Amino acid sequence: MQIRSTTEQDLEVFLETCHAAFGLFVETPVDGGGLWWSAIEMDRGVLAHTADGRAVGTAGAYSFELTLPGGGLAPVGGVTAVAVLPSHRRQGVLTAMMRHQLTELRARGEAMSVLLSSEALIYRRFGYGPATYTEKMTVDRHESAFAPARAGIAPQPGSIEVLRRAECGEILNEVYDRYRRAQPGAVSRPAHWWSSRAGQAPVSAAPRYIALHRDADGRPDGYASYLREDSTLTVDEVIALDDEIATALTRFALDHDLATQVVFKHVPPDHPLRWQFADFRAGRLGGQTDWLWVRLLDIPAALEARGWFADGELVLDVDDPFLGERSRYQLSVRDGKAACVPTDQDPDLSLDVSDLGSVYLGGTVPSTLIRAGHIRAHHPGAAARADALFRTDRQPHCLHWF
Ligand SMILES: CC(=O)SCCNC(=O)CCNC(=O)[C@H](O)C(C)(C)COP(=O)(O)OP(=O)(O)OC[C@H]1O[C@@H](n2cnc3c(N)ncnc32)[C@H](O)[C@@H]1OP(=O)(O)O
Repeated sequence: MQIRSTTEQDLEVFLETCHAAFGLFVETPVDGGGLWWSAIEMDRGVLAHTADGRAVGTAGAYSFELTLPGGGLAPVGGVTAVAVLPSHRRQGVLTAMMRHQLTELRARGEAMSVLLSSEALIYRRFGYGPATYTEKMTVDRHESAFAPARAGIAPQPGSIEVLRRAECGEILNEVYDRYRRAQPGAVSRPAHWWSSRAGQAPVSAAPRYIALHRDADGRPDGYASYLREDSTLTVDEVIALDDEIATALTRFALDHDLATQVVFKHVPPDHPLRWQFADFRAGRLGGQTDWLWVRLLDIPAALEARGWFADGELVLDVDDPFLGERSRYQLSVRDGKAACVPTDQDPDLSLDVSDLGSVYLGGTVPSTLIRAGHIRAHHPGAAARADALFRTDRQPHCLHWF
């Protein structure tokens, strides 16, 4: 088996192999566009070949920026198009591609990589841990009356206009970009995403309407992309620069005539919507799932890059069995900034690199993984200290599908 990096010349064989491995038959994967992998970056791909030159496996990565707790931005590889032909599975092809890809990602100086996992059993062995979560909320319109906001804050004036995706030009790109810079766990959307897919459902090419929100001066500051099919209005994403704008767009969707129910496809776990309804049970949550998985490649750089919200110290003993590394670090936080240096002090916690990925963005508290028997706390106070240190000011959320 030969594993190699790809170039532009490999685009066709890469896409054909990837589609075949997923069982998705596409007559002309390159020219046909449409499908998401057509936007793949071929200077970041990996191909696996048999000895006779046949391509049997693919792995790609998009160049994203990930928003960290505290608002820092980190360049990350968004791993995608991971696939091995059904005829060649369970022979170590993916393992070899992951080793090649992680080495390449490190060589680019990226402190971490991220992915969405098609099946939850695949990636932990390679050092990835689930780090953000998302849910679907279904609301029956007849139950969706809002309670009066008890804090008594008057809504900001603004307006909403219905547009077709094609009428939006660069507006959505700009609004999304401002939103994602303030939302930990969100990733950037490169320009080619907007030209090929934005405002569409992940796989279907069905067009969406855009409810565009503007502030009192007419500046766009939020949007919802949606479509009604029969009695269901599906809202793919609500992108808003603050909670009031999100509420205005949510109310707009819930006011849509001829829909008996509204499905919000991506609701963060800490979303205030349920609290806004007069009937707390009006929003039915379902489809809870992990979304972004994080893999730390340079632990000190990653820990020093994010913002911190409590002073403190922890000694972390981190095991990275896939890359054959074991390191101990002292993490010291003062005034929102961390220093992370090698140490030989006794550890507070021993953990796998995938567990560190899970707690890194603040979407999973360390004590949950201690209680699950994954992270080992070496003394009784370690769990509370770790929870206090890794706590963030805002839950991470990602709704970008790649
Ligand atoms: C970010 C993304 O792109 S997510 C998309 C992932 N791709 C897909 O879902 C497409 C369909 N599936 C596939 O193409 C393949 O099954 C892959 C890529 C998931 C796995 O490729 P393989 O070459 O079979 O993996 P490989 O042989 O290296 O397996 C390594 C280990 O992971 C395990 N493993 C691999 N895939 C799975 C899985 N889906 N479920 C459970 N275990 C798995 C193997 O059993 C093996 O375990 P072992 O070391 O204890 O024997």
